[in-house]
Amino acid sequence: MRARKVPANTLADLAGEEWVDPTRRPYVRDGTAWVPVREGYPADENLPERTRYRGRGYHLVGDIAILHGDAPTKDELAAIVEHCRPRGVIRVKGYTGVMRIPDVEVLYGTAGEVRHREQGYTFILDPTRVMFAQGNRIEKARIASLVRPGERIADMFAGIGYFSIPAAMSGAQVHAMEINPIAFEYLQRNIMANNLADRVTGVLGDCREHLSGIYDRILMGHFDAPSMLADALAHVRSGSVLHVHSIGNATETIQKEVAKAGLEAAVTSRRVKKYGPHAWHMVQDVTIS
Ligand SMILES: C[S@@+](CC[C@H](N)C(=O)[O-])C[C@H]1O[C@@H](n2cnc3c(N)ncnc32)[C@H](O)[C@@H]1O
Repeated sequence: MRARKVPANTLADLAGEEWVDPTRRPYVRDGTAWVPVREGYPADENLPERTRYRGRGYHLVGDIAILHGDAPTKDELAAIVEHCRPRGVIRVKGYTGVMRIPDVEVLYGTAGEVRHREQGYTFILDPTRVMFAQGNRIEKARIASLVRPGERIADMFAGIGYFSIPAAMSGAQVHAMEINPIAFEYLQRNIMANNLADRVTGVLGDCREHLSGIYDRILMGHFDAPSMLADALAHVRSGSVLHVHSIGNATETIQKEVAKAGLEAAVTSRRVKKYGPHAWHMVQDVTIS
């Protein structure tokens, strides 16, 4: 593929440039993008054609490939290494406890801290120590698009800043709460890495003890969120929106909690991603009337 090498963060500005071949996707790695060039325009490099990957699914976080589910076969692992040439390949066997600590097996190379770029945000994290939900990419982008500048947002389960960083980048003032000291340290580093110190206030501790004042939007990115709704509902006004994550549709439970709090709300439920053979990770948008 004939390509021009550019900083990855300039990719969005190149859409529509005459020399860009829109029929092919750029190849992005470590902050650099190789953009396919149309016939007749000069290129910086001639990259070998990439064969189409049809192997076992994985997520690349920084330079570590992450697998979920069953252990891969030797051939599946070799194909992943050949395809993305990662520093390491890990398998997340599951997550334990309320802090969702990953139970991880290193299958190839080395693992550890990475600097992951996604949708223009920087996330520093160690995927062997804290959760990073790649399957929530669309939900992150959706939240970023809903947020209006100046909104006051509570992120009750901030993790390393998966939602806090995009929301703050969209102009919100975010109160980000996280109970796990390791995830909290990464949250603090990600606030700095994205230059958002004036928009995100991180707090280490149980969100139920730190919610304060009235919020325009409350992010509840934890499967136990429905059980903590009463705490959140003490900090809303008419027009506030809560994004309540759950396994399966939680509309009925949410409506009951809203009524118990003496409020009324419109609830819409949407799928985030598949969670096991018969279950879905859902998010409910709860708009207080
Ligand atoms: C499933 S992770 C989700 C992180 C992020 N919101 C996302 O969707 O990718 C949940 C996070 O909530 C944190 N957490 C759990 N219970 C909490 C509580 N009561 N107060 C604050 N944080 C909590 C965990 O430590 C974990 O980092």
